[in-house]
Amino acid sequence: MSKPKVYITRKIDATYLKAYQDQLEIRMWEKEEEAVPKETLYQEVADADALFAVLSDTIDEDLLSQAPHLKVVANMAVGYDNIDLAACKAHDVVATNTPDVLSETTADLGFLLMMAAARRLTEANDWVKQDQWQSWAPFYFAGTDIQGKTLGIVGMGRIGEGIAKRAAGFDMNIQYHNRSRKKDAEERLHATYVDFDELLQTSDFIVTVVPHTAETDKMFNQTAFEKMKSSAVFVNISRGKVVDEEALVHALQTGEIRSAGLDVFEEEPIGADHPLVGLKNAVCLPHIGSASVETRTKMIHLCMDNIEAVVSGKEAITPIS
Ligand SMILES: NC(=O)C1=CN([C@@H]2O[C@H](COP(=O)(O)OP(=O)(O)OC[C@H]3O[C@@H](n4cnc5c(N)ncnc54)[C@H](O)[C@@H]3O)[C@@H](O)[C@H]2O)C=CC1
Ligand SMILES: O=C(O)C(=O)CO
Repeated sequence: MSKPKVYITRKIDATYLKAYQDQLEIRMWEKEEEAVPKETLYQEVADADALFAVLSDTIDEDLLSQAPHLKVVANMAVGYDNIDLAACKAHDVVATNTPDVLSETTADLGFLLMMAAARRLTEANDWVKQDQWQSWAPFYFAGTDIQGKTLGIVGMGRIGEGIAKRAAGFDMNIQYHNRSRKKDAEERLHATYVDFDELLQTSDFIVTVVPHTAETDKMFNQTAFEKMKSSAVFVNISRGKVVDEEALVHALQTGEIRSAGLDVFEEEPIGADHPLVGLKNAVCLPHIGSASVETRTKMIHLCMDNIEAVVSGKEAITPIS
């Protein structure tokens, strides 16, 4: 009997796939950083039983209509705004994601961005590397402290809770806004629920970690930035599209807010000519929230385990509900 066929849309080292090769016929796009061209992807899914996708792949009606045998799309991300779930349902395709395994690593990066933006880390690093350091001075690259400050978390989910846990260790006051109030988290994390406006107005640090949906699209717009303190540090580790980037650039340029730490952008990838890259008070990273070797390894295995489960007639481990 022939093995179920899996297509992987990015190069993954064979060592990660060894354990699956007896049960599955695995093909993949052989480039790590270059996206698979649409025509190639459409050809490859024509006889595939499973698709291992990354967050920049668009999984929509158009693609699914080219994939008559497809049973499962395993997205190597917890976010799934690249997947049309209604189209998956219509084609009887199970969609899976990678929750939990990346929460701590992504929370680490959120915290790192908070501190980098507060303490002007990249600016100071660039200065040394550009051979500009002459002598010690009392206030050069003086940033702002985080201890004793108020942190506002927008999206108190798995990763949001990870940020709150870390913030407690830095003696921050924690407040949050979430679609629904989470009383259990309030007790565990000593966090206070506030509405969105109050969070914007009273937080010294604001971290967003909501999914991108119709409701969260551009929720950080001009009005939101105007409500923030002029000393506020804004961090986005969720999706670029939850922010109106033009409004953010304006807020950073005019001193409406102090600084920003950004792992995600409206259209990715961005280049050196992007307006945010040119701003000293914006720390910009190339969407690496979950990028530790340990976590990426877990994400790959979870995708493959989901695929193996579904193609062998079992329930997916982490279906997107
Ligand atoms: N930068 C990166 O590399 C990464 C980014 N992410 C992003 O982070 C997001 C969150 O991941 P998790 O914490 O695992 O998800 P989660 O589902 O555990 O948490 C999301 C929280 O946001 C809340 N929420 C949803 N809509 C809201 C709204 N309109 N207003 C206020 N709160 C709202 C939900 O109630 C939930 O508590 C993902 O969807 C993904 O987009 C996740 C991992 C890595
Ligand atoms: O998991 C996600 O949603 C990411 O953005 C990358 O880990």
